[in-house]
Amino acid sequence: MCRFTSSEKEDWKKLSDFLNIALPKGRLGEKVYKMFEKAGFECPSVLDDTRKLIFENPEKKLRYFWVKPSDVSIYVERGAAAIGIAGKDILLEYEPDVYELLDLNIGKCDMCVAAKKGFFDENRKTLRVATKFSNCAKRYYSAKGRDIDIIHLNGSIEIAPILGLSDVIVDIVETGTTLKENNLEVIEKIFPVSARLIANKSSFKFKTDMIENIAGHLEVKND
Ligand SMILES: Nc1ncnc2c1ncn2[C@@H]1O[C@H](COP(=O)(O)OP(=O)(O)OP(=O)(O)O)[C@@H](O)[C@H]1O
Ligand SMILES: O=P(O)(O)OC[C@H]1O[C@H](OP(=O)(O)OP(=O)(O)O)[C@H](O)[C@@H]1O
Repeated sequence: MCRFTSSEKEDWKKLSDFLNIALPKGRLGEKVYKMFEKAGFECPSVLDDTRKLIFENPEKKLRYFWVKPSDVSIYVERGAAAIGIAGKDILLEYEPDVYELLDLNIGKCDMCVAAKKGFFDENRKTLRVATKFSNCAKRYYSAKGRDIDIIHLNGSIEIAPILGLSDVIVDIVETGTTLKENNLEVIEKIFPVSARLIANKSSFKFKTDMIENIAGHLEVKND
């Protein structure tokens, strides 16, 4: 028979009692945490300037942790986090098996096709598409019946057409400044993006009240 020490039992109880929340590091993170704080789900140490990644509020039984934005849906899908915040771009790219509970109406931008100013797709040869969002790009061009060659990059996508690595890019555009400063322009908008509250399916089943309580208190600002 498997026996646990009382301290192991305590650790396990604490792990399962707490609601794990995956926050996206970077441009979205602080805004998202502040929405949670305003809604009464605070954990002030989250914003400390340290290298710590996990933070707890024992009274409210909340455990926040910082992960790369593109990893949030992995933590949530696999249950390491009960809830998390991910951009619609990430959800459409990785199609995780999670519940999408709420559009937070922040982190707004568009997924676009862009190219060097004056570029015209004559549709005569395979179109070279540089992107971080390979699945979104493949789906988009497949629906149009356009033959493409995907060049998967991890950042600074705008450089690809300038150096002749690709004909077009599929990337996020917010203000348009990055495109403008690199002499590129939007050719087509593919879909709008904003941050979404997502939940693990079984966590939602077992912690429905707690998760719905959070979702119901987040103050989503309309445009
Ligand atoms: N320029 C932008 N304006 C507004 N929202 C953006 C912009 N770029 C990205 N986003 C949104 O914010 C999310 C996080 O973007 P951020 O740039 O912080 O991460 P990233 O560098 O793309 O992530 P990773 O490090 O995992 O590649 C994106 O998934 C998207 O939903
Ligand atoms: O329209 P804008 O307001 O200029 O924003 C768009 C830029 O923001 C994102 O880049 P990010 O800063 O995340 O850098 P990276 O993708 O190159 O890593 C995106 O990939 C664009 O490059």
